[in-house]
Amino acid sequence: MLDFLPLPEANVTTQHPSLTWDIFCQVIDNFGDVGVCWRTAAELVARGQQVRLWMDDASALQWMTPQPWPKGLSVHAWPALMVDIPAVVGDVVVEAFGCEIPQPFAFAIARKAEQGLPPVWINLEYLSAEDYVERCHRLPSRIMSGPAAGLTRWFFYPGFTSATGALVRELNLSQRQSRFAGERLQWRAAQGVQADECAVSLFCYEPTALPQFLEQTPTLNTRLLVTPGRATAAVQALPAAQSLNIQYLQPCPQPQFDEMLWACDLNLVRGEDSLVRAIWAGQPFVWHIYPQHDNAHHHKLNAFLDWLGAPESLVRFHRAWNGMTAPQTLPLLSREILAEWALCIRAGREKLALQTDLIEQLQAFVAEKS
Ligand SMILES: Cc1cn([C@H]2C[C@H](O)[C@@H](COP(=O)(O)OP(=O)(O)O[C@H]3O[C@@H](C)[C@H](O)[C@@H](O)[C@H]3O)O2)c(=O)[nH]c1=O
Repeated sequence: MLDFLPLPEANVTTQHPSLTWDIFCQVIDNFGDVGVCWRTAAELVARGQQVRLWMDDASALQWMTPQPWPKGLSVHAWPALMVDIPAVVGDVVVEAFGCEIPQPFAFAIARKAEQGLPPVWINLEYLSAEDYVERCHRLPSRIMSGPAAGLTRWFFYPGFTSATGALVRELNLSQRQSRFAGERLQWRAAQGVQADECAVSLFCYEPTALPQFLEQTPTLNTRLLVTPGRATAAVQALPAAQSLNIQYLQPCPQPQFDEMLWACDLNLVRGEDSLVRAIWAGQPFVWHIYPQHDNAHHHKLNAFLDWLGAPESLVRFHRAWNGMTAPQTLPLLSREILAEWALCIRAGREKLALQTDLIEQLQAFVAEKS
């Protein structure tokens, strides 16, 4: 079993006034939009802010969020009509991932601006390690048409360098990890992981190299923890799965999802939010990136691996896992390789932990633009 190293304590001391935030989230597919918006909203609330989360599909919150929801965070249906609009628009309006807020809300923003109180309007973008992120982070964009024409919206980019908005990191993350370090063995035993087994979590789409990966799992004495949905369907479609040590998991709230990543020796993650969580876990991981039609995700993946300074075996594994090279080129894993990956990933995590986290940067940005 690979050891688990909790993050050092975060050092955020700035006090910000309590503001009201309206965060808009439209679900494209999968769980990332919901997952990122919830984490952002919950951590703003943990830092004394009031948040209204406006969603066109909040169904995933049922299983993804811990209960009870924190005081100060409320979830609302997409405000398509004038009657849905709150009497007072928030001090900050956030459109997550370029989603467009509905017209009635844009009218309400315009009204507030006419009264001399325009909200700070932010477009919170997708995470990427590509160069454009540093160039575009904090850029203004003037709204050209519609009820809010003439107002300014600001681009805010999460990222991996100090010239970006960084990553969401909860103030209590290191504390939670330290507590979990003492419970880790119990957690593994409860999932049926034997002492000499290598625990691997699987949260993916349908990687073409999945059969090759399953074939090699006995060599590593693997216990595979498979998340529900697409990962489970992909594994169960393969006959080889029947003879392997596999645990099929139920959907769980985000804090328990994080614990799974802390407990495992290797995390196969996907999308955006679970990538960030795998980084904070500091355990070896492989990223199944969200696929785009024009293969733009290949460039995005390469940029991330460059930033990470990934060793050759980690690069080769990523390329095969993401269908950029033939599935047969998937490297054979060993405990030595995982130890090498852990060193690299922990060095990357250390760099990120020194940066001001995304929530603090957002709050400071709002203070600057108010
Ligand atoms: C399986 C599982 C997931 N989760 C959470 C963790 C994350 O917050 C969320 C999964 O989100 P992601 O890791 O981002 O992967 P995803 O593939 O679900 O979401 C994707 O959606 C696309 C629309 C975006 O463009 C992608 O960038 C990506 O965000 O689900 C749980 O909390 N419990 C669970 O049991």
